Amino acid sequence: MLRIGILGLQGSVIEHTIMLERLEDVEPVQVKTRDDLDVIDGLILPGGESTTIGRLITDYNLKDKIIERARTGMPIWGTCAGMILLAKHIINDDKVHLGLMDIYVRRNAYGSQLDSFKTTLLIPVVAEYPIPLVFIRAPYVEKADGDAEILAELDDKIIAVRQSNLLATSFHPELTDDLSFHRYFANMVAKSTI
Ligand SMILES: NC(=O)CC[C@H](N)C(=O)O
Repeated sequence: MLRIGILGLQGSVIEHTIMLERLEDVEPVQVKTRDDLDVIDGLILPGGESTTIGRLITDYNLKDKIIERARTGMPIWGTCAGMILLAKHIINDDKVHLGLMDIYVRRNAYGSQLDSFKTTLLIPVVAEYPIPLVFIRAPYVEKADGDAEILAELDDKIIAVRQSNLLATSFHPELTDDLSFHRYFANMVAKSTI
């Protein structure tokens, strides 16, 4: 059984938990303490408000331990605000949170809440059919450096990136019915435990 944590401080925690419950061989674990970080094989940083989640990661004394687990190979997936938390560079903000991925992220890149939208896109590494994508005050990636690999682009904007054990998506698979991205991440976690 793979134990996949969801950082449970703010944001779409329940939605990710429900998606992971639908996968066989995965047990979702909500993560709030340093001890919780010891019992998981992978971690999801949910969408929400990156400034708030970033501050809570520090307040709950989780930051150095998340960074250490990432550096020793534990898969981490950030969705939306989670992508911002993973980035080494935030173009329109001074703050860097976990600073783990070689990506340059623009916050609220599609405009205000009113500019939130849904679409579908074929992302061949993830599914053989176009999957639904939900963007809510979403960031996108302006540049991916080093060995960061672009998984998906929409209208010439980078919206999904993988760098070794780290995965970042601008959109929210947990707010759709489609399990492809959760399955893709669970496979990353399964491979890292072999
Ligand atoms: N849906 C989301 O996670 C939005 C992210 C939010 N705009 C931020 O900058 O933190």
